[in-house]
Amino acid sequence: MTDFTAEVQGVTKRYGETEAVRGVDLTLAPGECVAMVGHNGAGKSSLIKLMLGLTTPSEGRIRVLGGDPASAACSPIRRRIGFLPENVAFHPNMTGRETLDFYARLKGAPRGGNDALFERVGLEPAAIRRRVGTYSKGMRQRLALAQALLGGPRLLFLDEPTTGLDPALRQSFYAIVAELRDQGTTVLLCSHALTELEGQADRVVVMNRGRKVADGSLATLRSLARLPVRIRLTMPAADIDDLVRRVGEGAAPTRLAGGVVELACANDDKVGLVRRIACDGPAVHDIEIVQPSLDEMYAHFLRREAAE
Ligand SMILES: Nc1ncnc2c1ncn2[C@@H]1O[C@H](COP(=O)(O)OP(=O)(O)OP(=O)(O)O)[C@@H](O)[C@H]1O
Repeated sequence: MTDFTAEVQGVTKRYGETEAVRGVDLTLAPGECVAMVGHNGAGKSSLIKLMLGLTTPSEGRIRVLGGDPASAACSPIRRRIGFLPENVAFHPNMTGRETLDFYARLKGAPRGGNDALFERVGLEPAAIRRRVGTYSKGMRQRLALAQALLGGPRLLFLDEPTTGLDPALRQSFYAIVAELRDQGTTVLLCSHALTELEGQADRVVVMNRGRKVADGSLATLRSLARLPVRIRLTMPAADIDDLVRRVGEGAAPTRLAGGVVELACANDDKVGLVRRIACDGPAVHDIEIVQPSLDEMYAHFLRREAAE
């Protein structure tokens, strides 16, 4: 019995000439929320399909919840996996309730829990009685999430779950993800909306042209990338020249709008630099430390991969 919810070992997936996934190793632990990021065609969906058992690896080995997800003997395992695909197509003439009942039958999940699922994803009783063809994008996505949660999955794949959702709905989506994770569900979530993943994911996996090029917590990736931290100072415009002279060109001072000057330094140097500015510098009204964003780290790992 393995400790991991999913284990991908040396997996390659070829479609004819195309290597969609190339030599990927990946583990997912119980109660972990992992974000998988990468450009269009990086291999994210292919990797999810392999872990769902919808396709089989050309090379390598996959274990999910202790078994081979593609083997016929593993259908009880597949029932404990939830999947929210990137493009959800429901039958427009079925109501929300009929749709969820249909998927519950397909999955062999008891339908008795459907009302609780509707409530959990925030679909009102009046909406459940309506035909799905009349749903807004947000309502369809809530229904899609309810479908993915049927049977209480231990492993949940969410492919671009928040695309097209308004900020409030995105937040409620991530609140549900956090709740599931706290209950021990493993969540793998793919997204291009990198900024919204910050604070949601325990780990980030970066994919590039089928390869895994980075894997770690945001803090780990930050220290690996060694990208500069930016320090933004709001101060009187008259004092900016003096500050720039004192900190030197090494801190790459940049003037921004509204009397803000931005400095850049290595993460290890930021406390010393702030101390110097605060102790013997001009009056600073406000100070903001901006860590490299996930977008910047993503771009960094792609550049590094291209250089290699
Ligand atoms: N069934 C298939 N037959 C042939 N090629 C495929 C198939 N599925 C995926 N591919 C190819 O494999 C590569 C990886 O595709 P994949 O859908 O896994 O990428 P992705 O990272 O999920 O992209 P996106 O962010 O656009 O969804 C692409 O070049 C794609 O064209």
